[in-house]
Amino acid sequence: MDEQKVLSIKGLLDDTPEEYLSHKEKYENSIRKSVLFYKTLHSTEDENMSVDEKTKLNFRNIVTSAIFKDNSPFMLHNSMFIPTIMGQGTDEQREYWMKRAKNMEIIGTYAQTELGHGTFIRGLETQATYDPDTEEFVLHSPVLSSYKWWPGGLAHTANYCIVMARLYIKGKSHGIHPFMVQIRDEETHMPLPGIKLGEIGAKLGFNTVNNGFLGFENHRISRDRMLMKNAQVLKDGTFVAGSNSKLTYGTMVYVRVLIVSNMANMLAKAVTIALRYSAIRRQSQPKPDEPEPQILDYVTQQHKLFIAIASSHAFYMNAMWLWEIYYSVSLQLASGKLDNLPELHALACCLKPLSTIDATAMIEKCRLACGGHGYMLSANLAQTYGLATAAYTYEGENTVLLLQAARSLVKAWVGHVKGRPLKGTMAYLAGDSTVKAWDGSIDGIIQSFKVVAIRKISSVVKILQDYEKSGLSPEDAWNKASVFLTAASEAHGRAVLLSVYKSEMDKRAAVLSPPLRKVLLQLVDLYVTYWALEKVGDMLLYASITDKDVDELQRRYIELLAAIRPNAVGLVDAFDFRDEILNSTLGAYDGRAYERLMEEAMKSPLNAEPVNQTFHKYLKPFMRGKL
Ligand SMILES: CCCCCCCCCC/C=C\CCCCCCC/C=C/C(=O)SCCNC(=O)CCNC(=O)[C@H](O)C(C)(C)COP(=O)(O)OP(=O)(O)OC[C@H]1O[C@@H](n2cnc3c(N)ncnc32)[C@H](O)[C@@H]1OP(=O)(O)O
Ligand SMILES: Cc1cc2nc3c(=O)[nH]c(=O)nc-3n(C[C@H](O)[C@H](O)[C@H](O)COP(=O)(O)OP(=O)(O)OC[C@H]3O[C@@H](n4cnc5c(N)ncnc54)[C@H](O)[C@@H]3O)c2cc1C
Repeated sequence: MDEQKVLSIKGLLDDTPEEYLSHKEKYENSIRKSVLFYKTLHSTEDENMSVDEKTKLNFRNIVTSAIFKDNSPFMLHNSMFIPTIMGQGTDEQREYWMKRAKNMEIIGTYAQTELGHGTFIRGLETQATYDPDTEEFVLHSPVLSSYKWWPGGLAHTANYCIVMARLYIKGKSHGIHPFMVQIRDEETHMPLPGIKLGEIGAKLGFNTVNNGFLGFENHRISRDRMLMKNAQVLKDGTFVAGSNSKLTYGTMVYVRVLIVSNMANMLAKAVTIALRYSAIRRQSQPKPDEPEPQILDYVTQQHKLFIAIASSHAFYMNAMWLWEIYYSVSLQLASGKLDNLPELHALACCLKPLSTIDATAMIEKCRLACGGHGYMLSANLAQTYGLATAAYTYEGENTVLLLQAARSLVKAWVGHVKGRPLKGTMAYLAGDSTVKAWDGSIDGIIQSFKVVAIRKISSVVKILQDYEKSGLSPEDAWNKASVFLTAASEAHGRAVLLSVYKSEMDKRAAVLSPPLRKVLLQLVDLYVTYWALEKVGDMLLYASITDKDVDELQRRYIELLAAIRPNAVGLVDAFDFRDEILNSTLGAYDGRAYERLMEEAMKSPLNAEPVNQTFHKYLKPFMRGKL
C-alpha cells in the first residue's frame, strides 16, 4: 500500500490540530479520516498471502495508521475482529463474515474485557445460555461488573462485535467462547433491543478509538452466531469441546505478536522526532570561543537516543522472527498439531511485555531529551507515549503475561532436572551455567545473558520448592515467589531479544554493503553493550564480570556512541517516515522546528484575538476590585 497515495487523499490531514478539538469533535474527525483512509487503503489480508506479504501488510497498516495521533476507531476491526473470524470461525462462517468485514460492509470490534474482569478470562460473567427450543443463545449481563468495558470502536462505531461470553447449556457452564453479535441496526445504527451501548469516557490516550461499554438484557442470537471452529453446540444442545480450550485465546496471541512490531514502529517514530530535533537544536557554550553545539553532540544526548534506534531494530527483527513462528504454529494448529502452541504462548508472553516496557520508557526518554518543546503536543511525543503505554496493559497486562511465561519456564526447568529434553527457545536452559571467565565479545555477552536466565530460573524454582516443603500450597508458594518469577521471565526475554537480534542481523549481514553492514552491526554492539551495563548487577552475580571488565565495557560503550554519531541522522532518516506520518513540529525532514512551532501556536483558538473576552468579564473588574 503506497503511503504517498494515502497521504494525497484530500482532507485526510488535519487543518485544525486535534489538540484544539473537543472530545466529540476528535472522534468525529477520526471517523472522517478513517473512512477516507480505508477508501484508499482497500487492504485485504488474503489467507493465501505469504507470511512476508501478510507481515508487510500489517506493518504498513501500523505505519499508515500512525496518521491518527490517537489511532482510529477502526483499529479493532483490523487488529482483532477480522483475525478472530479467521481464527475461530468455521469455513462457512469465515466465508460469510470475512467478505462483509473485508469490504467494510460491517465494522466490528472484540469485546472480551468487562468492568469486573480483564486479566482473568475464566472469570468473565457475560452469559450465553443455549435455548434448544428456539436454537438460540440468550446473551445477558447479570450484574454491572459483567458489562463489557474497553473494546475499541464499541461505543458508537461498530455495528457488530465478537463477544467472549460464558456458555451455559442446561445450567452447566462450558467456559468462555466467541460469539458474533450484531449490536446496532445496519440502517439506523440504533442499538438493537436488549443492548445498552456507550462510551467509557476520556483517557490518557486512544481518545479517538471510541472505547465503549456494552450490556445485554436477554438479547437473543441464532445458534450459528457462535464461532464454532474450536468447539460446537449442536442443535439439541450437545456441547462438543475443542481439542484445547486455549484455542479460543488465539486472537490474543496474534495481537501480542503484532504489538512487538508496533513497538518497533512507535519507537522509530519517537526517536526520529527526537534525534532530528537534537540535530538542529543548539544550546550552551562549553567552549567559550566556539558557537553553541548541536545538542546531539552531547554524549548524554547520544546515550538517551541511540539505544532507541537499536531497540527499534531489535524489536523489528524479533517481530519478524516471532511472526514466522506464529504463522507456522497457526498452520500446525489447523492440522490439529498443538504441541508448539505452549512455546508460542510463552514467547509472546515474554516479548510483548519487554518490547512495551522498553518502548514506553524510551519514548518517554525521547520526549525528555527535547526539553520544553518535547512537552508540546505539536511535537507528537506525548501522544506516541500515550499509545505505547496502553500496550503495557492491553492484550494481557505485562505482569500477568510475564507470570504466564514463568509457568512455562518453571515447567521446562523441572522437566530438565528430571531428564526431559528441552526444545526450541528454551533449549539453552540445558547449557552450562557456570561462567569461568568473562567474555566481552557480543556472543560472549549474549551467552552471559543466557547464564543469568538459567541461574534466575533455577533459583526461583528452588525458592518455590522450599516454600512447598515448608508446607505452603503451590498457589501460595507461587504468589510468594512471584516477584522473582517475573524477574526470571524478564531474564529469559532479554536473552531471546538479544540472541534473535544478533542472529537475524548475522543472516542479513552477508547481503549488506560493507558500510551499511558496519553501521548496523555497530547498533547490535551498542544494544548488547547497553544491556550488559544496565544489568551489570546480574553480570557481577552470575557471569563473573570483574570491575576491570566493566570499565572496559563502559569505554567501549562511549566509543560506540562516537562511532554511531556521524550516521545518527541517516539512521533515523532510513526509517523513512513522511512528515505527515510523524505529524510533529520537531521531527520534520526540513528541520524548520521553530517555524513549525510558531505556525502551530498560531492555530491555537486563543490566538484568534489579542484580548480574550474574560478580560472584560472577569479580569478587569477583578483587578479594579469590583468583582
Ligand atoms: C483506518 C485506519 C485503521 C488502520 C488499520 C490498523 C491496522 C492494525 C493496526 C494495529 C496496530 C497495532 C497492533 C496492536 C493493536 C491492538 C489493539 C488491541 C486493543 C486491546 C485489546 C484487548 O486488550 S483484548 C483483551 C485482552 N485480554 C487479555 O489478554 C487477557 C489476559 N488474560 C489471559 O490471557 C488469561 O486469562 C491468562 C493466560 C492470564 C490465564 O488464563 P487461564 O485460562 O486462567 O489459564 P491458566 O490457568 O493461567 O493456564 C492454563 C494453561 O493454559 C495455557 N495458556 C494460557 N493462555 C494461553 C494461550 N493464549 N495460548 C496457549 N496456551 C495458553 C497456560 O500456559 C497454561 O498451560 P500449562 O501447561 O497448564 O502451564
Ligand atoms: C487502551 C486500551 C484499549 C483496550 N482495548 C480493549 C479491547 O478492544 N477489547 C477488550 O476486550 N479489552 C480491551 N482493553 C482491556 C484490556 O485488555 C485490560 O485492561 C487488560 O486485560 C487488563 O485487565 P484489567 O484492566 O481488568 O486489569 P486487572 O486484570 O484488574 O489488573 C490490574 C492489576 O492487577 C494485577 N493482576 C491481575 N491479575 C494478576 C495475577 N494473576 N497476578 C499478579 N497480578 C495480577 C495486574 O498485574 C495489574 O497490575 C483495553 C485496555 C486499554 C488500556
